[in-house]
Amino acid sequence: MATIVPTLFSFVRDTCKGRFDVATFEKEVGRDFDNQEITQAISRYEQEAKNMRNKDEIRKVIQYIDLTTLNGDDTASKVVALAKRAINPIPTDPSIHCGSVCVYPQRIADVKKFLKSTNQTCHITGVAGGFPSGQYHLQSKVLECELSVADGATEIDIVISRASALEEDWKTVHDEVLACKKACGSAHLKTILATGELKTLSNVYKASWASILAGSDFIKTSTGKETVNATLEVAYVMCTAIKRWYELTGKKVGFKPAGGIKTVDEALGFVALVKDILGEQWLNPTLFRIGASSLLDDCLKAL
Ligand SMILES: O=C[C@H](O)COP(=O)(O)O
Repeated sequence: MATIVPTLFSFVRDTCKGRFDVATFEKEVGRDFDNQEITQAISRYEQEAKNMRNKDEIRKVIQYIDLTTLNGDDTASKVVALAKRAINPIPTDPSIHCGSVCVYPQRIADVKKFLKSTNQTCHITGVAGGFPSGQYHLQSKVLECELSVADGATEIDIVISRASALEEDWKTVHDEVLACKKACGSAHLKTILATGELKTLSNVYKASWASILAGSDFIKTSTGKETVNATLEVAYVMCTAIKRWYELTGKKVGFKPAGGIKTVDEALGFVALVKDILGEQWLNPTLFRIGASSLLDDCLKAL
């Protein structure tokens, strides 16, 4: 594990005041990861997932889910049906509900209208900020965040600029997230790293730090649209960054693996990892979500 050097404290303080120093960022958060250590940890999490498989854990998994539809043919009736499912995912147990319903910006108002007309509550996550590619002007990313919040989103999932990350322009990655954070106001910001496109674990770690330093409430692995989405390997690296941040500041940033998580066993692997690296205190929907469009089906089958 890397040692936290004392200057990291002043770097964090300065960055929180809006001064992002590129050289210090590279020096303080640049590090390599021991692949063998990660592989061994992953084997433990996969084994632990098998041990954890019981109805209580599956009910908890359902409550972590951001129940998602992100398709070109999403309509008002489709997202309303999804919201109904998120509010009452287990028909026989009205006490359980999903973390949120997650939709494209143009569908947020449909969900909000339904919740208002039926006097029900449910977090609405809107993907914004040029989701999923991030290849848009910053002005349109910011406007998309503002419009999504105005339409009723309580949580916003943005994507980082992978182009800037791959060009090692971490200041731009940081500054864009910061601008979106401001645009979100009181809505929670989840920042998607799109780890499958970042090429190295070192980049995943730096992208985690750039996003956390910019004020993200959560960091999220993937959009679900990359070729490689959530893996335990990138989750290990991202949770290591969250842990370091907590050790330095006492502030808790949430973690959201998303994309390609379809089975109870896969979901429990992430639960085991979070429990090991961040501890039980992270295992609740305010700090842990799973973004998934089909995981709920497998959970219900297993109950
Ligand atoms: O943020 C959530 C993801 O887009 C969902 O991905 P999925 O459809 O592979 O479950």
